[in-house]
Amino acid sequence: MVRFDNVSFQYGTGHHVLRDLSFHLQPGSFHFVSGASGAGKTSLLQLMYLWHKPSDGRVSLFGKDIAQLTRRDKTLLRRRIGVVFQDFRLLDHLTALENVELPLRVQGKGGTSVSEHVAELLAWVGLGEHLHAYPPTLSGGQQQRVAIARAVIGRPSLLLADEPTGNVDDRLALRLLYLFEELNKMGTTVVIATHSEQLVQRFQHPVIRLAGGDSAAGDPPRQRHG
Ligand SMILES: Nc1ncnc2c1ncn2[C@@H]1O[C@H](COP(=O)(O)OP(=O)(O)OP(=O)(O)O)[C@@H](O)[C@H]1O
Repeated sequence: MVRFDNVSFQYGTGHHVLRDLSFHLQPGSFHFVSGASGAGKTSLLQLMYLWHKPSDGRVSLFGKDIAQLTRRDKTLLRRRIGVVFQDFRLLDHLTALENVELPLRVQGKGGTSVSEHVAELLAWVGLGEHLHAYPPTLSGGQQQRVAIARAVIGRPSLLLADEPTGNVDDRLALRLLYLFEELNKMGTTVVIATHSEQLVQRFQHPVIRLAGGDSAAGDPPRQRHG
């Protein structure tokens, strides 16, 4: 599903954010990515979402070397990936419900049953009272949960989520993790970047531990992978 072979990455001529990183995420697996602020978690997820190319080494996604992909290939692959990045990218002129429905509408699905399903999901993430709210009227944490619902609604092959529990209390964080586990049970490969050692310990999924590229010179990134 996702394979990194001796991947290094730097922005321009800057320091190495990731250095000589290798792992293989099997289809249907669930991994956490952990590491201190600045260790490269977001950059790693962005590589998986085809925003960057590695400076060295090889990243393969769905069995394809990302350096070889055309723009059209990338668009097609991205349709199979659900993402929650830290800038939620919601459409401000659509309600929470409409934002989450959008990926399904793009797939030609719509109607009352779809709206009911979306409303149920939004209620599960604690937004049952805000179905018809527009993103600018929601808090950061609420907007993030709309983005999470939008990322999971279409049951993507791969889900990438960057600090998805960063803005919520412990109870909601657990609910969101249960949601990701349900999705994973239905076959989605899940990759969650988190600062929270508590969540990592509680859920017992394998962890890719980033120590930071150059900041960890001489100390290769520790990782467990399945
Ligand atoms: N667009 C960019 N251009 C240049 N350097 C960048 C860019 N984005 C991130 N960096 C640098 O890359 C390093 C890793 O950043 P990244 O955001 O991937 O880490 P992170 O582990 O996700 O951090 P955080 O937990 O604070 O979000 C940092 O030193 C950061 O300053």
